Amino acid sequence: MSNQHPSGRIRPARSEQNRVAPARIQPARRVAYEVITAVRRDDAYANLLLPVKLERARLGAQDAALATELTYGTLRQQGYYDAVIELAAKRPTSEIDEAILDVLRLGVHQLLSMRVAAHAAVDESVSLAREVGSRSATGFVNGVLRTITRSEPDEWRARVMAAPRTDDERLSLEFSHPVWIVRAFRQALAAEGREEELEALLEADNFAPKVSLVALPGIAKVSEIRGERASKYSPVAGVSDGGDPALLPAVHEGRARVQDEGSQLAALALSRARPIEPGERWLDLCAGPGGKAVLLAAEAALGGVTLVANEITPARAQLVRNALKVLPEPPQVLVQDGRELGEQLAGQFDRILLDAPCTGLGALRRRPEARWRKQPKDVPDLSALQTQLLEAGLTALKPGGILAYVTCSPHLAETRAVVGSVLKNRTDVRRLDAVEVLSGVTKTPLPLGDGDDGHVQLWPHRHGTDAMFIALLQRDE
Ligand SMILES: C[S@@+](CC[C@H](N)C(=O)[O-])C[C@H]1O[C@@H](n2cnc3c(N)ncnc32)[C@H](O)[C@@H]1O
Repeated sequence: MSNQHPSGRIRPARSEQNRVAPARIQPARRVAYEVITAVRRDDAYANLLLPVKLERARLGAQDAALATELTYGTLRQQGYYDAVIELAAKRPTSEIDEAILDVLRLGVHQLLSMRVAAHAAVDESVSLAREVGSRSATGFVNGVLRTITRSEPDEWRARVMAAPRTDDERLSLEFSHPVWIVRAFRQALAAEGREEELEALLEADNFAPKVSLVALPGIAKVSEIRGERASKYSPVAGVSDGGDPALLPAVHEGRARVQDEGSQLAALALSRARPIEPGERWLDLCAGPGGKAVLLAAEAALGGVTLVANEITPARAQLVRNALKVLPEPPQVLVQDGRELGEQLAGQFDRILLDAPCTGLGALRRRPEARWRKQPKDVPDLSALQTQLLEAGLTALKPGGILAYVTCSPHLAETRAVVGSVLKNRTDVRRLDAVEVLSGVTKTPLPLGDGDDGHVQLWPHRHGTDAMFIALLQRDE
């Protein structure tokens, strides 16, 4: 029988007529999938790639918010979702094609953590699988996701938790953090007698932080950036009320910037550690991309201080220069290995910021994939580099000068251990009480743990900041 339609067009065969048209993939889901795949395949950074993709796809505000939630939520919860997928697929994720695993993770996020209708999540996932995988992959994705829809999110959680595990393994799955990071956080909290806060910390890491802004002293007023909520601690901060900060004139002009309150406090702990003497010389030893350098530079300009910024990576040094342009007299930017600057500039600086390269475990809220990318083997190399940079920084201090050692990681091997090991060999350096210094800086007292060494450890769950570590060290007169 001919398929010729009276209109002259070829009529589709019956089996084709009955086939359900593939679900159209919503642009927001496509963007999320592309970012998740690029993170896995190309080591892309979601926080850098997503805005580019959103711009290109010309998504409206609502779709952009959806794409962001899909991307960030899927990447953060990857560890937990993989455990669910393994149960539903009855095979380890290592045996699933990686492109299809991305499709499944994105689908599971919609089914277990968002209010997306099950049929929409499944159908669009199947369509995605059809695009990126083989014919059999569509059936597999359909089967696994439909299995997941048959139980409530709480039932899946109970099933995943049912296998006997150590406490850290349980927390690792429940809050989707690698076990070694759970362990590192436990140890850091225990060091200040607050181990019972571990779950709260892990939970805080799974939420996007509020957007904090800094009004650069002398060139912007806090009233220009104040959102609906006032900042709690930093005297130069404002909290965005959810709109695009770039629309604020002060931000547009570079006089105010997006900056975590913890980073602000780290810079202010140094600049406000004691009254500024005009003519002081300050150094930011590891300045890229320049967030703290520009706050220090603003403080320095008010106090008649000369600031020098240094950064080893030329491209990041350029970012520092760009950030500093907002100042009437931008500080000099060096491009050198900070480890060599100690001897070259020995005894020249009154204050030094060493915001050391680190694992960044304190900023997992902002970089959703970072927890899976960092490896425990990164830590010893970083500790060694941090130790060398700290030794160099102390050498560059004038007698009586102050150095702030800062990390955006609470890992003890990067914080207290580095400071402790360097101080063991330096009889001419003593710890200053950073807790007391910051109590004179913050608008309200910082609730801090019981560490008895005067160092400050900030936490997302307790302070709403990144987990910045701040130690102040002073060279003897
Ligand atoms: C934690 S980041 C600094 C962040 C910066 N203070 C800010 O607030 O924007 C550490 C920086 O140190 C740089 N760095 C790494 N090794 C270095 C070295 N040996 N000497 C100088 N800078 C180094 C990295 O390229 C990175 O830009």
